[in-house]
Amino acid sequence: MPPLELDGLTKYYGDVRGVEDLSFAVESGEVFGFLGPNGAGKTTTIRTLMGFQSPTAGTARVLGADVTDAGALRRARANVGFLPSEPSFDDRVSGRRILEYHAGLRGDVRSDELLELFDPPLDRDVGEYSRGNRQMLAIVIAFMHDPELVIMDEPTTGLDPLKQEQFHRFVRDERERGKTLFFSSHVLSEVRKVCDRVGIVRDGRLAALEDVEALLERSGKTVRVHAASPLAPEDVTLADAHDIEVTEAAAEADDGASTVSFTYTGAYDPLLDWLGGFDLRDLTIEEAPLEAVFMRFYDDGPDDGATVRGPTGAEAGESDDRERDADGDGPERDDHGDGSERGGRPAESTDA
Ligand SMILES: Nc1ncnc2c1ncn2[C@@H]1O[C@H](COP(=O)(O)OP(=O)(O)OP(=O)(O)O)[C@@H](O)[C@H]1O
Repeated sequence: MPPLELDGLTKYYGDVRGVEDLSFAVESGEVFGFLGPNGAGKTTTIRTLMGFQSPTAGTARVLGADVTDAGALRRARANVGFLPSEPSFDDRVSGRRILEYHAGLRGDVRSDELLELFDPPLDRDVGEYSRGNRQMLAIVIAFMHDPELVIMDEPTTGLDPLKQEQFHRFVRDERERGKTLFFSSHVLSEVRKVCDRVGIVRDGRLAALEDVEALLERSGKTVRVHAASPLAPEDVTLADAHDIEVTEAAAEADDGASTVSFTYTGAYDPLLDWLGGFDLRDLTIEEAPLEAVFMRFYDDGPDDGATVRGPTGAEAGESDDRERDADGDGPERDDHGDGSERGGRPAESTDA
């Protein structure tokens, strides 16, 4: 049984589509990256998997528990770690007390080890924490009971580059230990570093599901050539160059220099041969930005997106009970919820 299984998972907020018809499974011991641009549906998926909101249609199972079966999901949660998109805590309490609280809920078998990697100032009140310190505390909480499966919503948000690197190493180590990790990101380079497989969500739908290696092969590089001579788009004679753009024309420069950029999906040798024909002043070759990957491979035209009807007859303004609860008089939010910051979304709780 795969630790995570989505089958036609669909979530509408009234008439607004969060995600539609997502079907895929995350296998045991896999690091799975869930990629997508802003508003694609990553957080919606994760919140639905965690049981904070009910699907409008379709099903999902977390460690075998149907996400609509609150009792089964609660039992499964003993073996699931969760890192919300915007960890929020009771600001008047120290990090140490928050850890103790979570240790009481699900156990603590490795916080000492985790705190050597991610080290928020535990004796200070969380209200004084920087965004990065909050994130580190949330990471420790997600992993301290050594769960089999960890679900994370953009886990490196707020971490400085060194801590991000630390986190990536940690994820690789967890994979070696046989853990299953599912996390959302909009950073292709992060996914490339640590993931085995990637699902790309776009406008609420699964646009691709593939091995990271295969995705990278298809995504190509962004090449920017600053040459001493005038360059025009037709000078880029490479078969695998796309989206060619002259970003600084010779006419604009005093000295006849020019700059041309393009996405390149071919082999290096022809590129190097071609570059050899110019007097180069500067050259950058970098990973194509995620947006370019989307445009290149997954852009199937304008989407009518957020205004389509609900697939199972959900009417405008209708929302499920748990959302109404969480918005108002429902279960109390704990100190590791996900904020109300995001447009009045219901709070997430690690204990739902
Ligand atoms: N509580 C809500 N009420 C109404 N619409 C919502 C709600 N939450 C999300 N949406 C909508 O659902 C769609 C998917 O949003 P979601 O937050 O899941 O995307 P995301 O991929 O996580 O984006 P980001 O990278 O910006 O976090 C968007 O159109 C968003 O406006």
